[in-house]
Amino acid sequence: MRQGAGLDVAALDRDDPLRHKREAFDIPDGVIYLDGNSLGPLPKAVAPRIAEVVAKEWGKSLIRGWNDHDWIDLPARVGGKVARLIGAEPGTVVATDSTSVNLFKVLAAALQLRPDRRVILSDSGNFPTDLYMAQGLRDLLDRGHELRVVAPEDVEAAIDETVAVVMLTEVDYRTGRRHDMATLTAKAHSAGSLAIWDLAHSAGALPVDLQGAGADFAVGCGYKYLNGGPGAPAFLYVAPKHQGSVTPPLSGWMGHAAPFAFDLDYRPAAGVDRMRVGTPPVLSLAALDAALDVFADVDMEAVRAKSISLCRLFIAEVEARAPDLVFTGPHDFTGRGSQVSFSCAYGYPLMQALIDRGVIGDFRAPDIVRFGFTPLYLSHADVLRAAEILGEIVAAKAWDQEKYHRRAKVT
Ligand SMILES: Cc1ncc(COP(=O)(O)O)c(C=O)c1O
Ligand SMILES: Nc1c(O)cccc1C(=O)C[C@H](N)C(=O)O
Repeated sequence: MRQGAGLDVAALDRDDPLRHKREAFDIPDGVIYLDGNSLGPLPKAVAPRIAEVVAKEWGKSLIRGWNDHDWIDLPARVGGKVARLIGAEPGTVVATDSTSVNLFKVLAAALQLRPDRRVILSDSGNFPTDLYMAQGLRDLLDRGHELRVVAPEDVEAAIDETVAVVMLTEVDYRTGRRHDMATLTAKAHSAGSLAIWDLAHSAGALPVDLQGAGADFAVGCGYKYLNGGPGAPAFLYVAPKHQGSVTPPLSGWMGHAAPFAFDLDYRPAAGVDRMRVGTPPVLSLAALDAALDVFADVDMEAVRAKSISLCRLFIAEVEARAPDLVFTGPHDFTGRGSQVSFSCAYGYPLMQALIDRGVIGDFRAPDIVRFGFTPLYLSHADVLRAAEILGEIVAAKAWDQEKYHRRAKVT
């Protein structure tokens, strides 16, 4: 019996209701993949789907594919599959553009719904692109908006009647800290503000209930826990109550009420479709569509339970084996997402040494080693083995080699 943190790892894996899901993924032999929070691995269904769309749909149907294969409505169909995972009402999600661009769109739309207010409230744990997009929009609007960035724990107290929009990422990409979406959204509404949630590190990782929380807008990535592939289309949510009133800031023809009427004037489509902009990337959407099918029979509560079990095991094992690594973020799992980070002075070379031994996580400046836990393809045995390898590298100082210090362009 392999023991990890006093647990019977084999029994945990034997009783795991999600264990069969690993077969849905192509993960190279010898790899323990702990970076699905940055780029999900390849679902086996994706390559044949892409091959079919290329050869049969594009190859044979040519331009007729837009109708014959209903390519034109792929953003809504794929969005519908995402909706189930994030507790969104039917017809409220589209798969389109990138998360950065979608954030710009929903932020601009939200600010227009609060024309008398000037503050965009966010926190210092937000992913930089969200803050950058808000800065760009603020400067473009040139109407005296302020981006107010507070510490994550100060967000609730900072929501007041000056705030137009509370713009937050639910799970912090570095610490794994998770905001209480329902509480903060309710606070925003009681102050007359709107709430935008970035679900990049939530969608597919844990149960999300946008409808229950009353969120106004949400965005998120298709390439992380949803496994849609590098640069996969992102998603965008607009709550039903705003769908008739939002003005899309990027008024492209695919968000027009009648794109093929070729009117000279813009008229927004009904519903969330108005947040579309240009021609959908059919091949990328097909990949994301196939990847989402892996979730069709998955209970997100089971994903959450296993994620917590995997994270707990890893934290305990790393803390026991590598005292130089300092766990970051809250210990209480109600306030955590599905990734675990440690700060470590030699975090960068340590991560390269781990990757060399097949344990793939990532490094976030200045000193964070980060590991994502994706219950669909990871076992407790994988997690224990990853911690063992980490312990061996630390004990032998195997990270202290010139090759591991060389910085890559993309980390
Ligand atoms: C919270 C968050 N938002 C947005 C992004 C990225 O958005 P994009 O896909 O536009 O690069 C990331 C990661 O890259 C992220 O972690
Ligand atoms: N989007 C990425 C990319 O194009 C290259 C490398 C990493 C990424 C990421 O997604 C980073 C990620 N958002 C993070 O949490 O750090």
